[in-house]
Amino acid sequence: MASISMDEVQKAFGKVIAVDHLNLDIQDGEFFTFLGPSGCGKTTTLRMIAGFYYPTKGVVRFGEKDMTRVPPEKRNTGMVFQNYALFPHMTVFENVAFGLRVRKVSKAELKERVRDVLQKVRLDPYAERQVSQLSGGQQQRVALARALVIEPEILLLDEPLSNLDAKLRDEMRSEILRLQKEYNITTIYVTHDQAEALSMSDRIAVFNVGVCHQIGTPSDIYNEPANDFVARFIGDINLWPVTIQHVQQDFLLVHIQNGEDITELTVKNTTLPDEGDQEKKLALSIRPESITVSSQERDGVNMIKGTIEEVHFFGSTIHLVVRDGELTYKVNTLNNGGATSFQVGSDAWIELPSEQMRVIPIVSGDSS
Ligand SMILES: Nc1ncnc2c1ncn2[C@@H]1O[C@H](COP(=O)(O)OP(=O)(O)OP(=O)(O)O)[C@@H](O)[C@H]1O
Repeated sequence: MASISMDEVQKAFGKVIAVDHLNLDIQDGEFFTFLGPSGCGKTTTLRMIAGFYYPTKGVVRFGEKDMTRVPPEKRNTGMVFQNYALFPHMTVFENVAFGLRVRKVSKAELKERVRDVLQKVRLDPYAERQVSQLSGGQQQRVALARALVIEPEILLLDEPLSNLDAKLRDEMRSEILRLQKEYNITTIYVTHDQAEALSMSDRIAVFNVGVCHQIGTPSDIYNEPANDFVARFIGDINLWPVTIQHVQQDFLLVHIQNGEDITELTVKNTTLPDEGDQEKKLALSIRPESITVSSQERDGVNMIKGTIEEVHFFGSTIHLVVRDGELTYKVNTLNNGGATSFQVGSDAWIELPSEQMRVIPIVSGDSS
C-alpha cells in the first residue's frame, strides 16, 4: 500500500494549464475520487500519478519517496482505462498474464497468480475465451484483473464504468468496492458522475477548469459545499445572491433580492465563509430536501408563503417549485400520503431552517 501526495502541482500543455496549484494527500488504502466536468483536469492528474505525464511544476510523492519524474513502469501502479485497452484477439488468460510476462515471472507462479485473480473477479470459467467474445462488463473485469495481477500499490481507474449500461454500472460499482476492500489497495477513481462519487468514495476532490475546489468526505462535499461551483455540481440546490445585513453572535441577518422587494432571512452564524472569502460575492444555499413545506398556514422564522408552480411526482418523493414574487424555491418532500394535497396553483408555506442554509462564495460568475 502507499499514500500519495501532490504538492503545488501544475501541468501545462503549451499555453493550456490543465492543472494548477494542486495540493492533495491521499491516505494508505483510501478510495479517493477525482470528480468534475469534462476537461477539468481529472485525467491529467491521474496520469501524473501513473507517470504517463510529468508535472510542469511541483512534486508527486508515494509515501516519502519523490516520484515526480519516475517512469510509469517503475511506479507499481495498476491502471484501468475508460476503453479497457485490452488485446482483443488474445484470451482472457493471456491478457491478464501480459504484465507478469513483461516482469519475467516464472511460469508456475504466473499461472497461479492469473488463476487467483480471475477467480477474484469471477471470470475463471472464461480464461480461454477471446476478449472480443466477452460482454462489456466482462471486459471491464478483465481490465481490472490485469491491473490487479501485478499486485500494485496503487490502483488507478479512469472512468471505468462509462461504457456500461446503468444496471451493469451498479453491479460493477459494488464489484470494484469489494475488490478494493479485499486487496486493501489505495485507489483513485476518476468520474464525472456525482452519484458514483458520493456512493463509492472515502473522500472526493472536486475539480473545475484545472483547479481543485474542495476535498472532503461525500457528506462534507454535499452538506458543506465550499462554493457555488461545488454546490451546483453535486446534487440539486437553491442558490441566490445574498448580502449580509447584520452579524450577531449566533445568527446572521441576510437579504436576498426578490424583484423590487427584499426577502429577509435568519441564518445560523456558523455557516459564514472564512474571512478571505467574505470579500467575494456571496450566495445563500439550501438543498431542496432541507426546506419543509405545508399546505396549511404556518407561522415561524424564515417562513414564506408562496404558490405552487410545479409538482413532480417521483413515488417516494415529490419535487415542488414554489414561487414567492420573483423568487422560486425548489422543495423536495417525502411522499407520506398527505402530500397529494400539493396542487399547482395552491398556496404553500415553506420554511427555510436557519441551520440548513449556508452562505458561500460565488466563484463561477453565475449564481442563478
Ligand atoms: N495531451 C494534451 N495536449 C494538450 N492539451 C491537453 C492534453 N491533455 C489534456 N489537455 C487539456 O487539458 C485540460 C484537462 O484535460 P483532462 O483530460 O485532464 O480533463 P478531464 O477532466 O479528464 O476530462 P474528460 O472527463 O473529458 O476526460 C483540457 O483542457 C484538455 O483539452
